[in-house]
Amino acid sequence: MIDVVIIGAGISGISCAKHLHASDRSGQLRIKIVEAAPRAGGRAKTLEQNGSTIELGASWVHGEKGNAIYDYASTKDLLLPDSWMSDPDWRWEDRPLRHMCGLEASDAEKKVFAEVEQAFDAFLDKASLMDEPGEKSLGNLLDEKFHEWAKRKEHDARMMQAAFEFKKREFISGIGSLDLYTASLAGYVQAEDVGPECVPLRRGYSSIVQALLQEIPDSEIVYGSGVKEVKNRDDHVEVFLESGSAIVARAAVVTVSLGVLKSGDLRFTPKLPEEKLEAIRKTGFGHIEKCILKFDADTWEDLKQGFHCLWPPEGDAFRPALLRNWEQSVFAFYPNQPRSSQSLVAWIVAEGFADVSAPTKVLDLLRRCLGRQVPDPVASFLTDWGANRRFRGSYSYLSTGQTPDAFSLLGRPFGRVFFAGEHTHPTYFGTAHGAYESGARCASEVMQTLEKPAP
Ligand SMILES: Cc1cc2nc3c(=O)[nH]c(=O)nc-3n(C[C@H](O)[C@H](O)[C@H](O)COP(=O)(O)OP(=O)(O)OC[C@H]3O[C@@H](n4cnc5c(N)ncnc54)[C@H](O)[C@@H]3O)c2cc1C
Repeated sequence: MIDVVIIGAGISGISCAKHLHASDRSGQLRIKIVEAAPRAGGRAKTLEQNGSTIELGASWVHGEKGNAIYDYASTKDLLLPDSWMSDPDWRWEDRPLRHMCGLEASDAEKKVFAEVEQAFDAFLDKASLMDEPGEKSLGNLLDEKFHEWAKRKEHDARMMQAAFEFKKREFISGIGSLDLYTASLAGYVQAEDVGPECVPLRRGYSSIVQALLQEIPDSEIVYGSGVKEVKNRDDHVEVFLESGSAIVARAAVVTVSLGVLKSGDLRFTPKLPEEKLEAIRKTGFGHIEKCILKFDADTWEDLKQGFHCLWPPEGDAFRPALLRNWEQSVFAFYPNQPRSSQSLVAWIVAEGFADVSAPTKVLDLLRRCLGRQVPDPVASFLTDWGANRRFRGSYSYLSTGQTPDAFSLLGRPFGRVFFAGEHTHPTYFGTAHGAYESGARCASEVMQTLEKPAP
C-alpha cells in the first residue's frame, strides 16, 4: 500500500504532490500521480513552435497581489519583464476597432465605444462591492445598468448597443459561461481579484508545469493511466485504472476537472454525498476554445496588432442573416503572447465546438472583418477542451440559483478521498492560481489525516 494516490497531473495535482513532499518530515511518504494523458499540465498547455510559444490553455498570470503562481513564477524568473506592457502593439485599449462587415470604426464611433467601455467597467466595479448580490444573473444586472445609462446618452443607439454586446462577449470569455444570464452575480462578487495586471510567461504556462515537476521525483508520475473508479474504504482507498489494474493507498486526491466529474466517467463507491453531487451538477463549467492562426513574417507585419470586432446588433442591415452562435462569440483577434509566434488568437465560446473546418471559417471571418483578402496562415490550431473527455470544458463559474459555498462543497473531503482543482477554490475558481492553491490546501488536509493516530 502506498500513502497517497493523486488522480490528475494538472497544476493542482502537481502542486499537491509538491506540498505533500514539503510537509513530509519523515521523507518516507509514498506518492503516485496517475495521469490519463501522456503529458502533465492539463489545461496549461503550451506548444513550442520553432522557438516561439503558443498557449492552447491558460495564458495569463492574473494579477500580482497574493497570486501564488505569480510568486512562484517570479522566483523562477519565468515571467515576461514589465516592459512588455508598454509595447504599443499589445496595449489592449489601443487595439483597432473594426465592424465585422469590413469597415474600420470612425473616430466618433471609437469615442462612443470608449465611453461604453468605461461605463461597463464602472458597472462591474460597483457590482463587485455589493453586499447582497441576491440571485440575479450578471447578464440581467449589466442589461439593467446599461439601459439606464444609455437612456441618458444621445449617441447613436446602434453603436452603443454594438459596443455593449462587444463588452459582454469579451467579459464572457473571462467568466467561462456560455452566456451571462446563467452566470451568477454572487459568483462575480465572490471571485477575488488579485490585481489588474495580466502577465504572460516567457516560455508559456508549460514552463511553470516543468518547474513544478522538477520538485517531485519523475518516478512518481504514471502517464497514460486513466482512472475509472475510486473506492472509499474505512482506512484506505482503492483506485481502479481503465487498464484493469488497481492502486491501494491510505488516501486519494481527485483533481479531475468539474467537467469530468459532471460526466460521471469517474465512479465513486460509495456514492458521493447528495450535496456534493448537487454542487457538481449545478456549478457552471464553461466552453471556451481558442483558434490560433499563424502567419508568415510578411503577412504578420500587417496584422500584428489584431483588432476588436464589432457585430451589428439584431435588426441591423449589415448583420448577416445566418449567423452561427460561435461566430458571434468572437470578439477580437489579438496577438498571441509572446508575439514572436506571429499568430492571431480568436476566442470562441460554444458548447461542443470541435469542428475540424473551424480554422477555415475563422480565417473567413478575419477576412470579412478586414474587408480584404489575407494570405492563408502557415499553420492553424484549434483547441478541443469541450470535446476532450479528460476536460469537457474550460473553467468553472457559479451559476444562478447557487449559493457561494458551492466551491467549498466541491473541495470538501469524503472519507479518505480529497478534492483539489480550480473548481474547489472558493475565491480563485477558474484560474491557475486557484488550482495551485487548492493542491496546497489538499496536501495539508491529507497530512492531517495521515498523521492522525490509528483509533
Ligand atoms: C482556454 C483556457 C484559457 C485559460 N486561461 C487562463 C489564464 O489565462 N489564466 C489562468 O489563471 N487560468 C486560465 N485558465 C484556467 C486554468 O488553465 C485552469 O484553471 C487550471 O489549469 C486547472 O488546473 P487543474 O489542475 O484544476 O485541472 P486540469 O488542468 O484539468 O488537470 C486535471 C488533470 O486530470 C487528468 N484527468 C482527467 N480525467 C482523468 C482520469 N479519469 N484519470 C486520470 N487523470 C485524469 C487530465 O488529463 C488533467 O491533466 C484557462 C483555461 C482554458 C481552458
